[in-house]
Amino acid sequence: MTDTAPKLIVEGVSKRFATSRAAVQALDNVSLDIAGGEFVCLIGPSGCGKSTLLDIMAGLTLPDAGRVMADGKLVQGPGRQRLVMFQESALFPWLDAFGNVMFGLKLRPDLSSAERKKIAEHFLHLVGLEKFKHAHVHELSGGMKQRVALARALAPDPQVLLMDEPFAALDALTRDQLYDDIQRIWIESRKTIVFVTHNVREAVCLGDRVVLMSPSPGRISRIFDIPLPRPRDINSPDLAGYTSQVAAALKGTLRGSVSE
Ligand SMILES: Nc1ncnc2c1ncn2[C@@H]1O[C@H](COP(=O)(O)OP(=O)(O)OP(=O)(O)O)[C@@H](O)[C@H]1O
Repeated sequence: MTDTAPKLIVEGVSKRFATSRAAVQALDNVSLDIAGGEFVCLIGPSGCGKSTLLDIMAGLTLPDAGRVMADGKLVQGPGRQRLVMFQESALFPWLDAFGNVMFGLKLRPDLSSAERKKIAEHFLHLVGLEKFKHAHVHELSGGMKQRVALARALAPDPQVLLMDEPFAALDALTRDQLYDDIQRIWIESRKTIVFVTHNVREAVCLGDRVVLMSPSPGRISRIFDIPLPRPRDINSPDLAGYTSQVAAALKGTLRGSVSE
């Protein structure tokens, strides 16, 4: 299901944050190869460096040591090929749904205005919001806002989508629908997705691999392959075996961090 060449290579990445109160080794010598078209979930206890790693992959934060290569090129800053979607949708409240997706397409000056409009309509349709094209942000539910944010991130056609707990603030029913949608979109578009979550079942449902991180300092402690067929249903009993394995390992990282 995936291309063979790594799309993203994280090589020996370390990052330390120093504030007036304390210094934190957020990441310590983290290495990870992510193949083109792969869906990778990052999981781990709070503060283990998941968001920092995602930000470094995006080029929003630079590492102190090590490097990230995307398609063989050193990541030195944000780029159109690696877009981030956050927990809060960060939509522009003065624009409607369509306007927000069109805003994302500013990253594609190579397209004509008519082409951009067509693409924005296509992605609003893809996330099931064609009827809400002209709804303003305050008129949309939390789930709808995240759908608009997803359409906005997908519309410029990035090769890599970096998602930081995008569904964490949503109710369970809306989340279940979005698990189906993100899998359908991923199967159709073959994007490379890196997805940060706290939710073990979510990670097992979505990931080809689940990368478990441990804190203090932030490191990769274990990687799980999840070779289940797709699309996967979050409520399916097939997920249970992997979920309990990952959950047990996650508990182990918590015990480890407490005793250190
Ligand atoms: N800009 C910053 N300045 C200072 N410390 C930071 C900064 N960003 C992150 N940290 C610290 O680095 C560590 C890793 O943070 P990070 O947000 O990457 O963890 P996380 O695994 O994503 O956590 P969570 O699951 O709670 O979102 C934490 O101890 C955090 O306090």
